[in-house]
Amino acid sequence: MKFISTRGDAPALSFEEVVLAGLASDGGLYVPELLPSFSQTEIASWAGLSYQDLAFKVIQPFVDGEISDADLTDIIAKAYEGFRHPAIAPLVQTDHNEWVLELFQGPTLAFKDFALQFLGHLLDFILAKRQQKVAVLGATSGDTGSAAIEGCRRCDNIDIFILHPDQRVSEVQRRQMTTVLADNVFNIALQGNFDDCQNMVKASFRDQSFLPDGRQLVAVNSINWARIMAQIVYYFYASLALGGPHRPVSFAVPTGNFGDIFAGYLAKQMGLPIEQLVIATNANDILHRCISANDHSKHALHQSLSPSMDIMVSSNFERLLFDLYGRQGAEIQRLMSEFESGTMRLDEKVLSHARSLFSSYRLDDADTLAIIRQVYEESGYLLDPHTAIGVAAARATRRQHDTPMVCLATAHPAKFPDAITQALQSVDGTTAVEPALPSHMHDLFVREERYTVLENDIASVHEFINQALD
Ligand SMILES: Cc1ncc(COP(=O)(O)O)c(C=O)c1O
Ligand SMILES: N[C@@H](CCOP(=O)(O)O)C(=O)O
Repeated sequence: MKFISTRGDAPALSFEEVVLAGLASDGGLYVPELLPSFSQTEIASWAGLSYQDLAFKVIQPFVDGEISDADLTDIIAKAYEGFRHPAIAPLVQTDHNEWVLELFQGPTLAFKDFALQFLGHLLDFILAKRQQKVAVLGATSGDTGSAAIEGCRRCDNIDIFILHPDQRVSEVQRRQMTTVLADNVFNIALQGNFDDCQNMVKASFRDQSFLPDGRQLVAVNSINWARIMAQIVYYFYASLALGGPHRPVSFAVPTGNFGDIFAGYLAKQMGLPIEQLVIATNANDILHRCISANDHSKHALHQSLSPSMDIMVSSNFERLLFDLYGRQGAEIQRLMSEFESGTMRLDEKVLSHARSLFSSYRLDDADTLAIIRQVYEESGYLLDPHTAIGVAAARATRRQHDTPMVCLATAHPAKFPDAITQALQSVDGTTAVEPALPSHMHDLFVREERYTVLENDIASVHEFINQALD
């Protein structure tokens, strides 16, 4: 199995190399040269497998023997042993043929744990074998940061640096990152927004000369192929639990960097019958505008009640465009340089192909609060603001009501108490329900915090990293 860059000008890499690479040297993202695919009979034979056993089936073809089956089994077992629910990704029914897939049962209460627990153990294994030390660098709008820190904090061969946009993540999200006081964990609050953090991470991957000798950067964002790969698994898991592959299933996915829904698209390409894939966005709606009106232009980033999706430049959209443009790296280079000036237009044929693959919908904050309240009143189920956007998008765009619709629950509501309070406040100002943090986080608000606020300037960030690694 080889991995190639979406921009066509970087060397092809093996599995272990791609896990350590992050961004390709030509600025593109790595994808498998050939996607593994499974027959319906093979997928059907996986019904009833545990999440871990299913993960092995889906992931093993990408690894392609570079890591032994026994070691891969061990990495997967360690990745999911800290989840609070034995099903790992339980399904909860919220309406007729409508389900929520709870992806927040991991240690940091967001879907990021699925890939980042796996990636942490995978890196630990690869780096120990190579006797190599790396610097992990990541950008977060709130959830990737804590999940990555949790995945890497115990790795002897990793120092981890996480940039979050100062004052733009929830207090729970910030404290989940900044109260980890391990010597190898460094939190930077950047005076900018998430796009600034992500731009800085990508620029740092392109030129790593600021690092001390012998160190290289490794990515924990979804530019790292291993992130996407691990997220494909739960599409298979949910489908099998609801009668797939004998019947199709649809998915609604709250979307920011396009990694999660891209994993769903890949599951479909790999043979899983998926009827509808719904892109659900908040007011930062570039992906919805692109699919519905061929308007892929950058607007100012809006600060919403679903902060983790406050993203304008969606990294993984490039991976989709690579497929839609017939895997021509030169076309992607052209489009991406067009987009650098603020906007890009898709060819009509490409657009209609994209529309056949994805539905899309946009929700503002007022409607996000309304759907949280509505679902709570209907079923007693409490949605976090990101998941709520997925549920509303599912209901608004659904075509076949006899096909199960699975809404990906990407975060636990306790991460966003302010939004929940606003949604469930009654006319007399009291709140019906306040979501509690799980017991392992009961003292989060009294733990000591450590982080450094830096201005939005790459030289300052590089100096900080360099000194920390000295
Ligand atoms: C809670 C939550 N929901 C949804 C998303 C969107 O996921 P993606 O960036 O993979 O599209 C994110 C982060 O991006 C998130 O943290
Ligand atoms: N929502 C994310 C943003 C980063 O996305 P990623 O999937 O590329 O890591 C976050 O919570 O940090």
